[in-house]
Amino acid sequence: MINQSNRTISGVTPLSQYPSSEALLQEKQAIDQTNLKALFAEDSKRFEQFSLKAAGLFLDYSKNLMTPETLQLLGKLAEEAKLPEAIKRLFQGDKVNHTEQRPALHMALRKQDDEAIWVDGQDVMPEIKATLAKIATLTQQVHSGKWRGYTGKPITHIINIGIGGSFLGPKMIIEGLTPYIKPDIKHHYIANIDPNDVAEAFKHIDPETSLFIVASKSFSTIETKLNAETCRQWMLDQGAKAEDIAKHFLAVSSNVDKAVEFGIHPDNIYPMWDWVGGRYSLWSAIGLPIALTLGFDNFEALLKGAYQMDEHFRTAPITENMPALLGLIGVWYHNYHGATAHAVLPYDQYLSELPNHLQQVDMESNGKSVNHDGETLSYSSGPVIWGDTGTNGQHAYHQLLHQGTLLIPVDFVVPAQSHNDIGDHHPWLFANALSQSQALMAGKTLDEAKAELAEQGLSTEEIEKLAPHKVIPGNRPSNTILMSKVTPETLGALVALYEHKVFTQGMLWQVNSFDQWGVELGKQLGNTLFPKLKDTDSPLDQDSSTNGLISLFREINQGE
Ligand SMILES: O=P(O)(O)OC[C@H]1O[C@H](O)[C@H](O)[C@@H](O)[C@@H]1O
Repeated sequence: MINQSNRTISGVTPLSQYPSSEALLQEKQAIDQTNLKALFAEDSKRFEQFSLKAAGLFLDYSKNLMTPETLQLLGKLAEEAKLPEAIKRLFQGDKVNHTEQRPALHMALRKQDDEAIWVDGQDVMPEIKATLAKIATLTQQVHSGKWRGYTGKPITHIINIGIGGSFLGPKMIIEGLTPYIKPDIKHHYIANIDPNDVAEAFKHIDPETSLFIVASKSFSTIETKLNAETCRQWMLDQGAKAEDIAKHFLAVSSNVDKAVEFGIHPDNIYPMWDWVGGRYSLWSAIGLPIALTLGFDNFEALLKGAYQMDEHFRTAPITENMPALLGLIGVWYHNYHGATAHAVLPYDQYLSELPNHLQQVDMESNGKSVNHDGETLSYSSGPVIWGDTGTNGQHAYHQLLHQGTLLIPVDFVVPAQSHNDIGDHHPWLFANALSQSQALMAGKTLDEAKAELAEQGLSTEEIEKLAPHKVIPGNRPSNTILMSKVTPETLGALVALYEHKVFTQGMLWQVNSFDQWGVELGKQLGNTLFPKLKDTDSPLDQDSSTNGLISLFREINQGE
Protein backbone atom coordinates (compact mmCIF):
# COMPACT_ATOMS: atom_id res chain seq x y z
CA MET A 1 0.00 0.00 0.00
CA ILE A 2 1.44 3.39 -0.93
CA ASN A 3 1.75 5.76 1.98
CA GLN A 4 -0.07 8.89 0.97
CA SER A 5 1.64 11.20 3.46
CA ASN A 6 4.73 11.79 1.33
CA ARG A 7 2.65 12.64 -1.65
CA THR A 8 0.42 15.22 -0.01
CA ILE A 9 2.36 16.55 2.96
CA SER A 10 3.44 19.71 1.10
CA GLY A 11 -0.20 20.69 0.68
CA VAL A 12 -1.06 20.40 4.37
CA THR A 13 -2.32 23.76 5.65
CA PRO A 14 -3.58 23.15 9.19
CA LEU A 15 -6.09 25.41 10.86
CA SER A 16 -3.64 26.21 13.63
CA GLN A 17 -5.84 28.92 15.13
CA TYR A 18 -7.81 26.10 16.79
CA PRO A 19 -6.25 24.23 19.76
CA SER A 20 -7.26 20.79 18.36
CA SER A 21 -5.37 21.39 15.15
CA GLU A 22 -2.11 20.10 16.62
CA ALA A 23 -3.77 16.85 17.67
CA LEU A 24 -5.25 16.51 14.19
CA LEU A 25 -1.78 16.82 12.67
CA GLN A 26 -0.65 13.97 14.92
CA GLU A 27 -3.78 12.04 14.01
CA LYS A 28 -2.83 12.44 10.37
CA GLN A 29 0.58 10.88 11.08
CA ALA A 30 -1.13 7.99 12.90
CA ILE A 31 -3.63 7.43 10.07
CA ASP A 32 -0.74 7.32 7.61
CA GLN A 33 0.55 4.24 9.45
CA THR A 34 -2.57 2.29 8.59
CA ASN A 35 -5.02 2.15 5.69
CA LEU A 36 -8.72 1.82 4.99
CA LYS A 37 -8.54 -1.89 4.29
CA ALA A 38 -6.92 -2.50 7.67
CA LEU A 39 -9.39 -0.21 9.45
CA PHE A 40 -12.27 -2.26 8.02
CA ALA A 41 -10.55 -5.52 8.95
CA GLU A 42 -10.01 -4.34 12.54
CA ASP A 43 -13.59 -3.26 13.19
CA SER A 44 -16.58 -5.23 11.94
CA LYS A 45 -18.90 -2.43 13.12
CA ARG A 46 -17.19 0.31 11.13
CA PHE A 47 -20.17 0.78 8.79
CA GLU A 48 -22.66 1.07 11.69
CA GLN A 49 -20.35 3.42 13.51
CA PHE A 50 -19.68 5.73 10.58
CA SER A 51 -23.10 6.08 8.98
CA LEU A 52 -26.25 8.03 9.72
CA LYS A 53 -29.71 8.86 8.45
CA ALA A 54 -31.33 12.27 8.16
CA ALA A 55 -34.19 13.80 6.15
CA GLY A 56 -34.61 10.74 3.94
CA LEU A 57 -30.88 10.49 3.16
CA PHE A 58 -28.40 7.90 4.33
CA LEU A 59 -24.73 8.79 4.63
CA ASP A 60 -22.07 6.10 4.71
CA TYR A 61 -18.82 7.81 5.68
CA SER A 62 -17.03 4.66 6.78
CA LYS A 63 -14.72 4.67 3.75
CA ASN A 64 -12.88 7.71 5.09
CA LEU A 65 -9.37 7.91 6.48
CA MET A 66 -10.58 8.28 10.02
CA THR A 67 -10.99 6.55 13.36
CA PRO A 68 -13.35 7.36 16.24
CA GLU A 69 -10.54 9.58 17.59
CA THR A 70 -10.42 11.53 14.31
CA LEU A 71 -14.15 12.09 14.50
CA GLN A 72 -13.88 13.33 18.07
CA LEU A 73 -11.09 15.71 17.17
CA LEU A 74 -13.01 17.07 14.19
CA GLY A 75 -15.99 17.59 16.50
CA LYS A 76 -13.73 19.50 18.89
CA LEU A 77 -12.39 21.59 16.03
CA ALA A 78 -15.97 22.54 15.14
CA GLU A 79 -16.69 23.49 18.76
CA GLU A 80 -13.54 25.61 18.86
CA ALA A 81 -14.62 27.29 15.61
CA LYS A 82 -17.96 27.95 17.37
CA LEU A 83 -19.93 26.14 14.67
CA PRO A 84 -22.97 25.47 16.92
CA GLU A 85 -23.21 29.19 17.73
CA ALA A 86 -22.78 30.06 14.05
CA ILE A 87 -25.63 27.73 13.06
CA LYS A 88 -27.81 29.49 15.60
CA ARG A 89 -26.86 32.89 14.21
CA LEU A 90 -27.51 31.74 10.65
CA PHE A 91 -31.02 30.49 11.44
CA GLN A 92 -32.06 33.46 13.55
CA GLY A 93 -31.26 35.85 10.70
CA ASP A 94 -28.08 37.53 11.94
CA LYS A 95 -26.19 39.45 9.28
CA VAL A 96 -23.74 36.65 8.57
CA ASN A 97 -22.95 38.23 5.19
CA HIS A 98 -21.19 41.10 6.90
CA THR A 99 -19.55 42.63 3.81
CA GLU A 100 -23.01 43.34 2.44
CA GLN A 101 -24.71 43.68 5.84
CA ARG A 102 -27.27 40.96 5.05
CA PRO A 103 -28.53 37.78 6.63
CA ALA A 104 -28.52 34.55 4.58
CA LEU A 105 -32.03 33.26 5.07
CA HIS A 106 -32.67 30.75 2.32
CA MET A 107 -33.97 28.44 5.10
CA ALA A 108 -36.87 30.86 5.69
CA LEU A 109 -38.06 30.13 2.14
CA ARG A 110 -38.65 26.46 2.94
CA LYS A 111 -39.81 26.84 6.54
CA GLN A 112 -42.90 24.74 7.20
CA ASP A 113 -44.20 26.63 10.24
CA ASP A 114 -45.42 30.19 10.70
CA GLU A 115 -42.97 31.25 13.34
CA ALA A 116 -41.70 34.76 12.58
CA ILE A 117 -38.26 35.44 11.14
CA TRP A 118 -37.17 39.01 11.65
CA VAL A 119 -35.03 41.01 9.25
CA ASP A 120 -34.52 44.67 10.19
CA GLY A 121 -37.59 44.63 12.40
CA GLN A 122 -39.86 43.01 9.81
CA ASP A 123 -41.21 39.46 9.82
CA VAL A 124 -40.33 38.05 6.38
CA MET A 125 -42.63 35.02 6.61
CA PRO A 126 -45.88 36.69 5.40
CA GLU A 127 -44.19 37.91 2.21
CA ILE A 128 -42.70 34.46 1.59
CA LYS A 129 -46.11 32.81 1.98
CA ALA A 130 -47.76 35.44 -0.25
CA THR A 131 -45.17 34.81 -2.97
CA LEU A 132 -45.72 31.07 -2.73
CA ALA A 133 -49.46 31.66 -3.11
CA LYS A 134 -48.80 33.80 -6.18
CA ILE A 135 -46.61 31.04 -7.67
CA ALA A 136 -49.37 28.50 -6.95
CA THR A 137 -51.96 30.66 -8.71
CA LEU A 138 -49.80 31.21 -11.76
CA THR A 139 -48.98 27.50 -11.97
CA GLN A 140 -52.66 26.66 -11.80
CA GLN A 141 -53.47 29.23 -14.49
CA VAL A 142 -50.79 27.94 -16.84
CA HIS A 143 -51.56 24.25 -16.32
CA SER A 144 -55.31 24.69 -16.65
CA GLY A 145 -54.88 26.65 -19.87
CA LYS A 146 -56.41 29.78 -18.34
CA TRP A 147 -53.23 31.76 -19.01
CA ARG A 148 -53.10 32.17 -22.75
CA GLY A 149 -50.70 33.69 -25.22
CA TYR A 150 -51.42 36.55 -27.62
CA THR A 151 -53.21 34.32 -30.14
CA GLY A 152 -55.31 32.60 -27.48
CA LYS A 153 -53.28 29.41 -27.25
CA PRO A 154 -52.30 27.89 -23.87
CA ILE A 155 -48.68 28.04 -22.70
CA THR A 156 -46.55 24.99 -23.47
CA HIS A 157 -42.98 26.38 -23.40
CA ILE A 158 -41.39 27.78 -20.24
CA ILE A 159 -38.16 29.64 -21.01
CA ASN A 160 -35.97 30.71 -18.11
CA ILE A 161 -33.72 33.65 -18.98
CA GLY A 162 -31.15 33.89 -16.21
CA ILE A 163 -27.59 32.97 -15.32
CA GLY A 164 -25.59 31.80 -12.27
CA GLY A 165 -27.91 31.21 -9.34
CA SER A 166 -30.86 32.32 -11.45
CA PHE A 167 -30.25 29.35 -13.75
CA LEU A 168 -28.14 26.51 -12.34
CA GLY A 169 -30.37 25.57 -9.40
CA PRO A 170 -33.70 25.50 -11.27
CA LYS A 171 -32.15 23.60 -14.18
CA MET A 172 -30.57 21.01 -11.88
CA ILE A 173 -33.83 20.47 -10.00
CA ILE A 174 -36.00 20.21 -13.11
CA GLU A 175 -33.63 17.80 -14.84
CA GLY A 176 -33.09 15.88 -11.62
CA LEU A 177 -36.83 15.36 -11.39
CA THR A 178 -37.47 14.66 -15.08
CA PRO A 179 -40.02 11.89 -14.33
CA TYR A 180 -42.21 14.53 -12.67
CA ILE A 181 -42.26 16.95 -15.63
CA LYS A 182 -45.79 17.83 -16.78
CA PRO A 183 -46.30 16.12 -20.13
CA ASP A 184 -47.59 19.27 -21.87
CA ILE A 185 -44.79 21.55 -20.70
CA LYS A 186 -41.43 21.95 -22.41
CA HIS A 187 -38.67 23.70 -20.48
CA HIS A 188 -35.80 25.75 -21.93
CA TYR A 189 -32.98 27.90 -20.58
CA ILE A 190 -31.18 30.87 -22.03
CA ALA A 191 -28.21 31.75 -19.85
CA ASN A 192 -25.08 32.47 -21.85
CA ILE A 193 -24.51 35.79 -23.62
CA ASP A 194 -23.20 33.65 -26.47
CA PRO A 195 -25.68 34.08 -29.36
CA ASN A 196 -25.59 30.31 -29.84
CA ASP A 197 -27.61 29.86 -26.66
CA VAL A 198 -30.51 32.07 -27.66
CA ALA A 199 -30.35 30.95 -31.31
CA GLU A 200 -30.78 27.31 -30.31
CA ALA A 201 -33.69 28.12 -27.99
CA PHE A 202 -35.50 29.92 -30.81
CA LYS A 203 -35.35 26.74 -32.88
CA HIS A 204 -37.40 24.88 -30.30
CA ILE A 205 -39.97 27.38 -29.06
CA ASP A 206 -43.15 28.83 -30.46
CA PRO A 207 -43.93 32.53 -29.85
CA GLU A 208 -47.64 31.88 -29.41
CA THR A 209 -47.18 29.36 -26.59
CA SER A 210 -44.00 30.62 -24.88
CA LEU A 211 -43.73 32.11 -21.41
CA PHE A 212 -40.38 33.81 -20.71
CA ILE A 213 -39.23 34.22 -17.12
CA VAL A 214 -36.60 36.92 -16.77
CA ALA A 215 -34.88 35.72 -13.61
CA SER A 216 -32.39 38.15 -12.17
CA LYS A 217 -32.08 39.15 -8.55
CA SER A 218 -30.30 42.37 -9.54
CA PHE A 219 -31.95 42.85 -12.94
CA SER A 220 -28.63 44.30 -14.02
CA THR A 221 -26.75 41.19 -15.17
CA ILE A 222 -25.68 41.92 -18.74
CA GLU A 223 -26.26 38.37 -20.02
CA THR A 224 -29.84 38.29 -18.75
CA LYS A 225 -30.66 41.84 -19.87
CA LEU A 226 -29.37 41.26 -23.39
CA ASN A 227 -31.01 37.84 -23.72
CA ALA A 228 -34.32 39.24 -22.45
CA GLU A 229 -34.17 42.13 -24.94
CA THR A 230 -33.34 39.71 -27.77
CA CYS A 231 -36.27 37.47 -26.80
CA ARG A 232 -38.68 40.40 -26.61
CA GLN A 233 -37.55 41.58 -30.04
CA TRP A 234 -37.94 38.02 -31.35
CA MET A 235 -41.54 37.96 -30.11
CA LEU A 236 -42.23 41.25 -31.92
CA ASP A 237 -40.52 39.98 -35.06
CA GLN A 238 -42.70 36.87 -34.94
CA GLY A 239 -45.89 38.93 -35.01
CA ALA A 240 -46.66 39.84 -31.38
CA LYS A 241 -47.49 43.47 -30.64
CA ALA A 242 -45.96 45.54 -27.83
CA GLU A 243 -49.12 45.14 -25.74
CA ASP A 244 -48.88 41.32 -26.10
CA ILE A 245 -45.57 41.20 -24.27
CA ALA A 246 -47.27 41.22 -20.84
CA LYS A 247 -48.82 37.83 -21.62
CA HIS A 248 -45.44 36.31 -22.40
CA PHE A 249 -42.94 37.84 -19.97
CA LEU A 250 -42.64 37.45 -16.21
CA ALA A 251 -39.78 38.60 -14.02
CA VAL A 252 -38.28 37.48 -10.74
CA SER A 253 -36.22 40.22 -9.18
CA SER A 254 -35.49 42.28 -6.10
CA ASN A 255 -35.13 45.26 -8.43
CA VAL A 256 -38.76 45.91 -9.32
CA ASP A 257 -38.11 49.35 -10.89
CA LYS A 258 -35.63 47.91 -13.38
CA ALA A 259 -38.01 45.07 -14.29
CA VAL A 260 -40.84 47.58 -14.88
CA GLU A 261 -38.48 49.76 -16.92
CA PHE A 262 -37.78 46.71 -19.09
CA GLY A 263 -41.52 46.47 -19.77
CA ILE A 264 -42.70 43.72 -17.43
CA HIS A 265 -46.15 44.37 -16.01
CA PRO A 266 -45.88 45.00 -12.23
CA ASP A 267 -48.39 42.17 -11.57
CA ASN A 268 -46.01 39.79 -13.32
CA ILE A 269 -42.99 40.60 -11.16
CA TYR A 270 -42.22 38.06 -8.44
CA PRO A 271 -40.16 39.34 -5.52
CA MET A 272 -36.66 38.38 -4.45
CA TRP A 273 -34.99 39.63 -1.35
CA ASP A 274 -31.53 40.85 -0.43
CA TRP A 275 -31.32 38.17 2.23
CA VAL A 276 -31.32 35.36 -0.36
CA GLY A 277 -28.01 34.79 -2.13
CA GLY A 278 -28.24 33.96 -5.85
CA ARG A 279 -26.73 30.48 -5.42
CA TYR A 280 -29.20 29.76 -2.61
CA SER A 281 -32.24 31.13 -4.44
CA LEU A 282 -33.88 28.15 -6.16
CA TRP A 283 -36.24 27.96 -3.16
CA SER A 284 -37.57 31.46 -3.84
CA ALA A 285 -39.55 32.66 -6.87
CA ILE A 286 -36.35 31.91 -8.83
CA GLY A 287 -37.88 28.42 -8.58
CA LEU A 288 -40.85 29.56 -10.69
CA PRO A 289 -39.75 27.41 -13.66
CA ILE A 290 -39.59 24.45 -11.25
CA ALA A 291 -43.21 24.95 -10.18
CA LEU A 292 -44.35 25.58 -13.75
CA THR A 293 -42.57 22.51 -15.12
CA LEU A 294 -43.08 20.02 -12.28
CA GLY A 295 -46.24 21.32 -10.64
CA PHE A 296 -46.67 23.37 -7.47
CA ASP A 297 -47.16 20.26 -5.30
CA ASN A 298 -43.71 19.03 -6.30
CA PHE A 299 -42.18 22.45 -5.65
CA GLU A 300 -43.72 22.35 -2.18
CA ALA A 301 -42.38 18.83 -1.61
CA LEU A 302 -38.91 20.04 -2.60
CA LEU A 303 -39.14 22.81 0.01
CA LYS A 304 -40.33 20.30 2.59
CA GLY A 305 -37.39 17.98 1.99
CA ALA A 306 -34.96 20.89 2.34
CA TYR A 307 -36.71 22.00 5.55
CA GLN A 308 -36.19 18.55 7.06
CA MET A 309 -32.48 18.84 6.40
CA ASP A 310 -32.51 22.37 7.86
CA GLU A 311 -34.09 21.05 11.04
CA HIS A 312 -31.53 18.27 11.25
CA PHE A 313 -28.65 20.72 10.75
CA ARG A 314 -30.12 23.14 13.29
CA THR A 315 -30.65 20.57 16.03
CA ALA A 316 -28.33 17.54 15.68
CA PRO A 317 -25.09 17.37 17.71
CA ILE A 318 -22.10 18.10 15.50
CA THR A 319 -20.74 14.55 15.27
CA GLU A 320 -24.20 13.23 14.35
CA ASN A 321 -24.98 16.09 12.01
CA MET A 322 -24.82 15.12 8.34
CA PRO A 323 -23.93 18.49 6.77
CA ALA A 324 -21.47 19.29 9.57
CA LEU A 325 -19.83 15.88 9.16
CA LEU A 326 -19.44 16.28 5.41
CA GLY A 327 -17.96 19.71 6.00
CA LEU A 328 -15.54 18.51 8.66
CA ILE A 329 -14.43 15.49 6.64
CA GLY A 330 -13.79 17.85 3.73
CA VAL A 331 -11.67 20.11 5.96
CA TRP A 332 -9.79 17.03 7.24
CA TYR A 333 -8.71 16.20 3.68
CA HIS A 334 -8.25 19.76 2.47
CA ASN A 335 -6.20 21.13 5.36
CA TYR A 336 -4.61 18.02 6.87
CA HIS A 337 -4.04 15.81 3.81
CA GLY A 338 -3.53 18.47 1.14
CA ALA A 339 -6.46 17.44 -1.05
CA THR A 340 -7.24 20.42 -3.28
CA ALA A 341 -10.15 18.92 -5.23
CA HIS A 342 -13.36 17.14 -4.34
CA ALA A 343 -15.49 15.09 -6.74
CA VAL A 344 -19.28 14.70 -6.59
CA LEU A 345 -20.34 11.73 -8.70
CA PRO A 346 -24.09 11.18 -8.98
CA TYR A 347 -25.03 7.69 -10.12
CA ASP A 348 -28.26 8.90 -11.65
CA GLN A 349 -28.39 10.27 -15.17
CA TYR A 350 -31.08 12.79 -14.21
CA LEU A 351 -28.70 14.33 -11.68
CA SER A 352 -26.09 15.24 -14.26
CA GLU A 353 -26.48 18.95 -13.46
CA LEU A 354 -25.84 18.45 -9.73
CA PRO A 355 -22.05 18.98 -9.92
CA ASN A 356 -22.56 22.19 -11.94
CA HIS A 357 -24.93 23.59 -9.35
CA LEU A 358 -22.67 22.53 -6.48
CA GLN A 359 -19.72 24.19 -8.17
CA GLN A 360 -21.46 27.53 -7.81
CA VAL A 361 -22.78 26.81 -4.31
CA ASP A 362 -19.37 25.71 -3.04
CA MET A 363 -16.79 27.58 -5.08
CA GLU A 364 -18.58 30.93 -5.17
CA SER A 365 -19.19 30.66 -1.44
CA ASN A 366 -15.81 29.53 -0.15
CA GLY A 367 -13.43 30.54 -2.93
CA LYS A 368 -12.10 33.29 -0.66
CA SER A 369 -8.64 34.16 0.62
CA VAL A 370 -9.27 36.62 3.44
CA ASN A 371 -10.96 36.02 6.79
CA HIS A 372 -13.81 38.02 8.35
CA ASP A 373 -11.34 40.73 9.37
CA GLY A 374 -9.92 41.01 5.87
CA GLU A 375 -6.65 39.28 6.82
CA THR A 376 -5.05 36.94 4.29
CA LEU A 377 -5.67 33.30 5.22
CA SER A 378 -2.63 31.36 6.35
CA TYR A 379 -4.28 28.11 5.21
CA SER A 380 -6.07 26.87 2.15
CA SER A 381 -9.84 27.26 1.70
CA GLY A 382 -12.32 26.12 -0.94
CA PRO A 383 -11.31 23.03 -2.97
CA VAL A 384 -12.11 22.60 -6.65
CA ILE A 385 -15.50 20.89 -6.91
CA TRP A 386 -16.13 18.83 -9.99
CA GLY A 387 -17.84 15.71 -11.22
CA ASP A 388 -20.33 14.13 -13.55
CA THR A 389 -22.55 11.10 -13.67
CA GLY A 390 -21.49 7.52 -13.20
CA THR A 391 -21.02 5.20 -14.88
CA ASN A 392 -19.91 7.53 -17.69
CA GLY A 393 -17.01 8.98 -15.66
CA GLN A 394 -15.62 5.50 -15.02
CA HIS A 395 -14.65 5.36 -18.66
CA ALA A 396 -12.96 8.73 -18.54
CA TYR A 397 -11.43 10.46 -15.51
CA HIS A 398 -11.83 7.72 -12.87
CA GLN A 399 -8.40 6.52 -14.00
CA LEU A 400 -6.90 9.56 -12.26
CA LEU A 401 -8.99 8.92 -9.15
CA HIS A 402 -7.64 5.37 -8.92
CA GLN A 403 -4.02 5.72 -10.01
CA GLY A 404 -3.20 9.43 -10.32
CA THR A 405 -0.91 11.30 -7.93
CA LEU A 406 -3.62 13.53 -6.48
CA LEU A 407 -5.78 12.71 -3.50
CA ILE A 408 -9.36 13.48 -4.54
CA PRO A 409 -12.05 12.53 -2.04
CA VAL A 410 -15.31 11.52 -3.68
CA ASP A 411 -19.01 11.73 -2.85
CA PHE A 412 -21.05 9.02 -4.54
CA VAL A 413 -24.72 10.05 -4.73
CA VAL A 414 -26.87 7.00 -5.42
CA PRO A 415 -30.58 6.23 -5.38
CA ALA A 416 -31.52 2.65 -4.39
CA GLN A 417 -34.41 2.67 -6.87
CA SER A 418 -34.77 4.09 -10.33
CA HIS A 419 -37.80 5.77 -11.86
CA ASN A 420 -37.22 3.52 -14.85
CA ASP A 421 -37.47 -0.12 -13.95
CA ILE A 422 -35.93 -1.58 -17.09
CA GLY A 423 -34.36 -5.01 -16.81
CA ASP A 424 -31.21 -5.10 -14.69
CA HIS A 425 -30.03 -1.59 -15.58
CA HIS A 426 -30.43 -0.14 -12.12
CA PRO A 427 -28.80 -2.98 -10.12
CA TRP A 428 -25.91 -2.75 -12.58
CA LEU A 429 -25.68 1.01 -12.02
CA PHE A 430 -25.75 0.53 -8.24
CA ALA A 431 -23.16 -2.24 -8.41
CA ASN A 432 -20.87 0.10 -10.31
CA ALA A 433 -21.16 2.84 -7.70
CA LEU A 434 -20.33 0.30 -5.00
CA SER A 435 -17.46 -1.22 -6.91
CA GLN A 436 -15.92 2.20 -7.54
CA SER A 437 -15.93 3.16 -3.88
CA GLN A 438 -14.62 -0.31 -3.02
CA ALA A 439 -11.84 -0.10 -5.60
CA LEU A 440 -10.84 3.35 -4.37
CA MET A 441 -10.71 2.01 -0.84
CA ALA A 442 -9.08 -1.39 -1.33
CA GLY A 443 -6.98 -0.90 -4.47
CA LYS A 444 -4.77 -3.71 -5.72
CA THR A 445 -1.39 -4.57 -4.18
CA LEU A 446 1.75 -5.51 -6.09
CA ASP A 447 1.40 -9.11 -4.95
CA GLU A 448 -2.22 -9.22 -6.11
CA ALA A 449 -1.23 -7.75 -9.47
CA LYS A 450 1.55 -10.32 -9.83
CA ALA A 451 -0.72 -13.22 -8.90
CA GLU A 452 -3.28 -12.05 -11.47
CA LEU A 453 -0.63 -11.91 -14.22
CA ALA A 454 0.73 -15.31 -13.23
CA GLU A 455 -2.75 -16.75 -13.56
CA GLN A 456 -2.89 -15.34 -17.07
CA GLY A 457 0.25 -17.37 -17.85
CA LEU A 458 2.79 -14.54 -18.19
CA SER A 459 6.51 -15.22 -17.73
CA THR A 460 8.31 -14.04 -14.58
CA GLU A 461 10.10 -11.38 -16.61
CA GLU A 462 6.84 -10.10 -18.10
CA ILE A 463 5.19 -10.10 -14.67
CA GLU A 464 7.99 -8.00 -13.16
CA LYS A 465 7.69 -5.48 -15.97
CA LEU A 466 3.90 -5.21 -15.99
CA ALA A 467 2.90 -5.59 -12.37
CA PRO A 468 3.87 -2.04 -11.16
CA HIS A 469 1.53 -0.56 -13.78
CA LYS A 470 -1.32 -2.63 -12.46
CA VAL A 471 -0.96 -1.59 -8.83
CA ILE A 472 -3.90 0.50 -7.59
CA PRO A 473 -2.81 2.29 -4.43
CA GLY A 474 -6.25 2.26 -2.81
CA ASN A 475 -6.72 3.95 0.55
CA ARG A 476 -8.65 6.67 -1.28
CA PRO A 477 -11.63 8.02 0.62
CA SER A 478 -15.25 8.42 -0.34
CA ASN A 479 -18.68 9.11 1.11
CA THR A 480 -21.78 7.43 -0.22
CA ILE A 481 -25.02 9.38 0.01
CA LEU A 482 -27.94 7.09 -0.60
CA MET A 483 -31.64 7.82 -0.97
CA SER A 484 -34.41 5.37 -1.69
CA LYS A 485 -35.35 7.27 -4.84
CA VAL A 486 -34.72 10.73 -6.27
CA THR A 487 -37.96 12.49 -5.35
CA PRO A 488 -38.72 16.18 -4.77
CA GLU A 489 -38.28 15.58 -1.02
CA THR A 490 -34.99 13.71 -1.20
CA LEU A 491 -33.54 16.09 -3.79
CA GLY A 492 -34.55 19.05 -1.63
CA ALA A 493 -32.80 17.44 1.34
CA LEU A 494 -29.71 16.66 -0.76
CA VAL A 495 -29.26 20.22 -1.98
CA ALA A 496 -29.81 21.61 1.53
CA LEU A 497 -27.25 19.09 2.80
CA TYR A 498 -24.61 20.54 0.49
CA GLU A 499 -25.60 24.15 1.28
CA HIS A 500 -25.03 23.51 4.97
CA LYS A 501 -21.84 21.58 4.31
CA VAL A 502 -20.53 24.70 2.57
CA PHE A 503 -21.63 26.86 5.52
CA THR A 504 -19.80 24.54 7.93
CA GLN A 505 -16.61 24.78 5.94
CA GLY A 506 -16.91 28.55 5.55
CA MET A 507 -17.14 28.77 9.36
CA LEU A 508 -14.08 26.57 9.85
CA TRP A 509 -12.15 28.65 7.31
CA GLN A 510 -13.50 31.90 8.80
CA VAL A 511 -14.54 33.27 5.41
CA ASN A 512 -17.75 35.03 4.39
CA SER A 513 -19.54 32.33 2.38
CA PHE A 514 -22.22 34.71 1.18
CA ASP A 515 -20.49 37.39 -0.89
CA GLN A 516 -18.81 37.07 -4.31
CA TRP A 517 -16.69 40.13 -4.98
CA GLY A 518 -14.35 38.16 -7.23
CA VAL A 519 -17.06 37.88 -9.87
CA GLU A 520 -17.34 41.65 -10.13
CA LEU A 521 -13.93 42.42 -11.67
CA GLY A 522 -14.57 40.45 -14.86
CA LYS A 523 -17.89 42.26 -15.26
CA GLN A 524 -16.25 45.69 -14.85
CA LEU A 525 -13.48 44.91 -17.34
CA GLY A 526 -16.02 43.51 -19.81
CA ASN A 527 -17.78 46.87 -19.80
CA THR A 528 -14.51 48.60 -20.70
CA LEU A 529 -13.54 46.21 -23.47
CA PHE A 530 -16.88 45.79 -25.25
CA PRO A 531 -16.79 49.32 -26.78
CA LYS A 532 -13.29 48.63 -28.10
CA LEU A 533 -14.60 45.72 -30.15
CA LYS A 534 -17.52 47.72 -31.51
CA ASP A 535 -15.70 51.01 -32.21
CA THR A 536 -12.69 50.23 -34.34
CA ASP A 537 -11.37 53.78 -33.91
CA SER A 538 -11.18 53.59 -30.14
CA PRO A 539 -7.55 53.58 -28.89
CA LEU A 540 -5.87 50.31 -27.97
CA ASP A 541 -4.66 51.27 -24.51
CA GLN A 542 -4.70 47.92 -22.70
CA ASP A 543 -1.92 45.39 -22.04
CA SER A 544 -0.28 44.03 -25.21
CA SER A 545 -2.06 40.67 -25.05
CA THR A 546 -5.51 42.25 -24.77
CA ASN A 547 -4.65 44.83 -27.47
CA GLY A 548 -3.35 42.09 -29.77
CA LEU A 549 -6.49 40.00 -29.39
CA ILE A 550 -8.76 43.05 -29.93
CA SER A 551 -6.82 43.83 -33.13
CA LEU A 552 -7.31 40.28 -34.36
CA PHE A 553 -11.05 40.40 -33.59
CA ARG A 554 -11.31 43.71 -35.51
CA GLU A 555 -9.29 42.38 -38.46
CA ILE A 556 -11.33 39.17 -38.75
CA ASN A 557 -14.64 40.98 -38.48
CA GLN A 558 -13.62 43.76 -40.89
CA GLY A 559 -12.54 41.12 -43.39
CA GLU A 560 -16.08 39.71 -43.62
O1 LIG B 1 -29.71 36.97 -10.51
P1 LIG B 1 -28.70 37.92 -11.01
O2 LIG B 1 -28.69 39.21 -10.23
O3 LIG B 1 -28.86 38.17 -12.49
O4 LIG B 1 -27.29 37.29 -10.78
C1 LIG B 1 -26.85 36.13 -11.45
C2 LIG B 1 -25.48 35.74 -10.95
O5 LIG B 1 -24.65 36.87 -11.14
C3 LIG B 1 -23.37 36.94 -10.55
O6 LIG B 1 -22.43 36.55 -11.45
C4 LIG B 1 -23.20 36.28 -9.21
O7 LIG B 1 -21.87 35.91 -9.03
C5 LIG B 1 -24.07 35.06 -9.04
O8 LIG B 1 -24.07 34.71 -7.68
C6 LIG B 1 -25.47 35.35 -9.48
O9 LIG B 1 -26.27 34.22 -9.25
